[in-house]
Amino acid sequence: MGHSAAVWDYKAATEITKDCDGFYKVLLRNPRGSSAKVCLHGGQVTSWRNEQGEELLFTSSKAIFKPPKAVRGGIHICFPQFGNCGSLDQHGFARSKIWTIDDDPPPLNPDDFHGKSFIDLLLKPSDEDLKCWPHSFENVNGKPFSFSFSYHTYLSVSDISEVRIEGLETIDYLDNLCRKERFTEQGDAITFESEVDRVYLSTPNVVAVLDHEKKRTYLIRKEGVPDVVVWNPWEKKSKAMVDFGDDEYKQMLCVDGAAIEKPMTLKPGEEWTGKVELSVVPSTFCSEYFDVQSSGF
Ligand SMILES: O=P(O)(O)OC[C@H]1O[C@@H](O)[C@H](O)[C@@H](O)[C@@H]1O
Repeated sequence: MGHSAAVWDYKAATEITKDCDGFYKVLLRNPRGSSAKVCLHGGQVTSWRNEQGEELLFTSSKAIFKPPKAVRGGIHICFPQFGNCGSLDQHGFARSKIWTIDDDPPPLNPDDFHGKSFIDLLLKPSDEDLKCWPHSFENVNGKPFSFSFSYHTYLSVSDISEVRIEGLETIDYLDNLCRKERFTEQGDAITFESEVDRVYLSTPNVVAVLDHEKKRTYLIRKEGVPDVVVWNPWEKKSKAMVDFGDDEYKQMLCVDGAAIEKPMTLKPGEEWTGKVELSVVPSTFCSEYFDVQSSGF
């Protein structure tokens, strides 16, 4: 299974560092000043900074940097299971494994990657993984298998009460707080006043998260991942999480591109690609967000 991350407009300079938390990370820098970090533990994206050096992904101040647990924040790769719907640990095992750098990645489409810095990470199943989930990801000779997937993305926001999501109006969702019952979102943008844990189904391919106080808008463009998870634990659940500060729910919002409702099935030799592209623009541009060119990774 492969996973790649890219930063706009940078001529192929990446740097592998052992960070202060002891994890090997790949730093991707852009000459205009933006950067991203990807950690080999979990294939997790742990940082994304804009040209002003502001961190755009949330990481908890209480995060525990102790494998195999995923670090609370950044972007987790949830595979081959989302949540607890299956026999595996919550959100599957991909986020708790050590990924490797693919030194010989498949050729890229030059139009997609021209002038960008990128890294390709690989996860290969170990014998131990095959015992609890008996499918080789490369699936050359195996049997068909199904999986769900999510880019579990912790966005950093100024204040959750100042945030709204556009693009999910009138979409059906499964409410994880009501035994996955199906509801339909109303016509207004989504705002936050209490715990939210929902899977929006077959959504449009662009969703915007507007941070009113910061006057900035995250754009989430996705392909191959039909669903969108929206999660904020709010006060009570925050207090119950050991690796999360009591008030930190105010500074984060998870919005994940995901494939959950209809698990993906691959026959031997078939491939699946899921893609999420994150960018950030000043909110003054948000009315044009479907075709704005912005800085991102
Ligand atoms: O604590 P975890 O395993 O990282 O999961 C955090 C949350 O992740 C969200 O994606 C789920 O919808 C929530 O139900 C879950 O609580």
